[in-house]
Amino acid sequence: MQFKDKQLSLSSPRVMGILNVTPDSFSDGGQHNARDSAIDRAHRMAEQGADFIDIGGESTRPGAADVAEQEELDRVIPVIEALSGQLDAVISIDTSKAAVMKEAVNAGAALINDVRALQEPDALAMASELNVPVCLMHMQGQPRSMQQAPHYRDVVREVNDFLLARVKACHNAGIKEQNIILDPGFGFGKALSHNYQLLRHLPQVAALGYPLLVGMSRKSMIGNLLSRDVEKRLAGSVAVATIAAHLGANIIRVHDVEETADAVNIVKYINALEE
Ligand SMILES: Nc1nc2[nH]c(S[C@@H](C(=O)O)c3ccccc3)nc2c(=O)[nH]1
Repeated sequence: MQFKDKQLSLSSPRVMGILNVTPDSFSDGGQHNARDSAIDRAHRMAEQGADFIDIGGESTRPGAADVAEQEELDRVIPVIEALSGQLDAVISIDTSKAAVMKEAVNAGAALINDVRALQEPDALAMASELNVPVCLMHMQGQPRSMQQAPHYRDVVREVNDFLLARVKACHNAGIKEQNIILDPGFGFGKALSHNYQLLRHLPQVAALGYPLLVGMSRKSMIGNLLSRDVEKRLAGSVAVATIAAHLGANIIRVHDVEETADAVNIVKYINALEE
């Protein structure tokens, strides 16, 4: 797959490191050292084996309030500018806003990661104009309310139907087929059982014929099943990442890059044996 001037094969599973540049993701105060620590973290994740660094300025935590456009720009653009050309990894922008997509790609991002699947105003046209790969993710409802009462008759079918409808919208907006990545959206409007049905039947989502991105790292689907607080979810996160990679996920979005890269390297070795 082509990410600006970097060709990256998705035939074996890749690791995407999460770089939250939201104020609530910094323990220490102050904007300046927050930016420096984000830049250091990005370099460290690339060194640990991340092929992508996903930079997000909007916390999509359930119940989170929307972030103003200028606030999101102020958070992410300086970090992308500081990292562009300095990393061996592809920079991804985690945003739903057309203006943030534009500024981020102009600053050096080569992948758009949109948890709202380009449904916000002007997002489809902007993604088409920017001509970079875009990840379309399924979400039932909005972050503020999505976890109140998630309900599906057949979660895999309904997620697949949504993703295909978004692919069609992308096609109608002039977005190239080879620029599309899909994501079932673990934790976004799903109860525990829905998340694990989607993981178990991931081959059915892969069967849609597009590269798959999955994000389960440290999420409540792990915490609730194992009764683990967020700082004790490493083993569970590596377990679900391994299962997803083995079932065909192409990009695994995680906080713990080094540990996940080890697990993915074992999956890659086994897959190579089968050939
Ligand atoms: N494509 C793609 N982008 C993503 N951005 C995020 S935010 C996530 C987190 O824990 O990082 C999150 C989810 C739910 C609540 C809080 C935080 N999750 C994904 C994902 O699953 N797929």
